[in-house]
Amino acid sequence: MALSSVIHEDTGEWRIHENLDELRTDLADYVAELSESYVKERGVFCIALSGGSLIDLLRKICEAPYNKTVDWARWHIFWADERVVSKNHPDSNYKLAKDGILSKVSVIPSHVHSLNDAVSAEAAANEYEFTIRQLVRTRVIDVSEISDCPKFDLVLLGMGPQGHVASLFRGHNALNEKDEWVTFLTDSPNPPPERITFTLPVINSASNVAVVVTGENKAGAVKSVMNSAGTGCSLLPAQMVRPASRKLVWFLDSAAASELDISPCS
Ligand SMILES: O=C(O)[C@H](O)[C@@H](O)[C@H](O)[C@H](O)COP(=O)(O)O
Repeated sequence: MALSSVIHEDTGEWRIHENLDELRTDLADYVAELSESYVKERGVFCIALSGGSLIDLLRKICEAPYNKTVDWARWHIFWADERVVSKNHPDSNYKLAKDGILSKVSVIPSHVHSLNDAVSAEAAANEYEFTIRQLVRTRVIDVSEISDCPKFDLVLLGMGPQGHVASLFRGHNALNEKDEWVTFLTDSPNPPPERITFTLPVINSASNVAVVVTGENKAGAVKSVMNSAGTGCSLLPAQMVRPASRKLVWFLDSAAASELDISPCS
């Protein structure tokens, strides 16, 4: 049960949890419910993951009751961003998700859409976009009614202390990319330098977007996002996450929410 939940017209639903255990349960419930509803509606569930602490916070989904109730064979798994390193490198977001979650449940290996780690960042981004285009063509991935973008059922993001999401960093050109679905960086401000990432139009075309943020070092960025402080080029990447569906949920722990002015109402 979230300690406090607030719906904000512009910035989405904010769920603030007393501790990480409550956040983990709420996040697993949220993902399992979306999975059930999209499997019922479309026969598949297309979920895009990020790296970072998100994966550890999502691990409850591999435990009872979710491990038995989630229809894993219907999942198609993507990465909203990936580091261009080999798949067994400790920096790989694929490895993080595989070790933490995917190896513990019965997903179908051909439904796990990971980066080609044998080519350059540019080629890997192009190839990843091509894979997504094929799956949009066959309607495994839904398509947005208002843009030609893919409409993932759920994009799960983390947020860095400077407000970056996926591998979209403040002031970096990748943040302004409007034409590509997947772009690449060779100069990421955070290591490793080479990455691929969904662009903002793709993130904002998703049916559901959730951002999972914990820890006091993120409290300042969280406050800026909720207050919508900043305009134009001074916006944090996280402030630019505004899905057209308006289904945006923030999962916070009390430390990340410590600068917000929200009264608890459990
Ligand atoms: O590969 C990456 O770098 C991530 O996808 C990145 O966007 C991450 O989600 C944030 O940096 C938050 O990470 P933490 O939750 O670990 O702070």
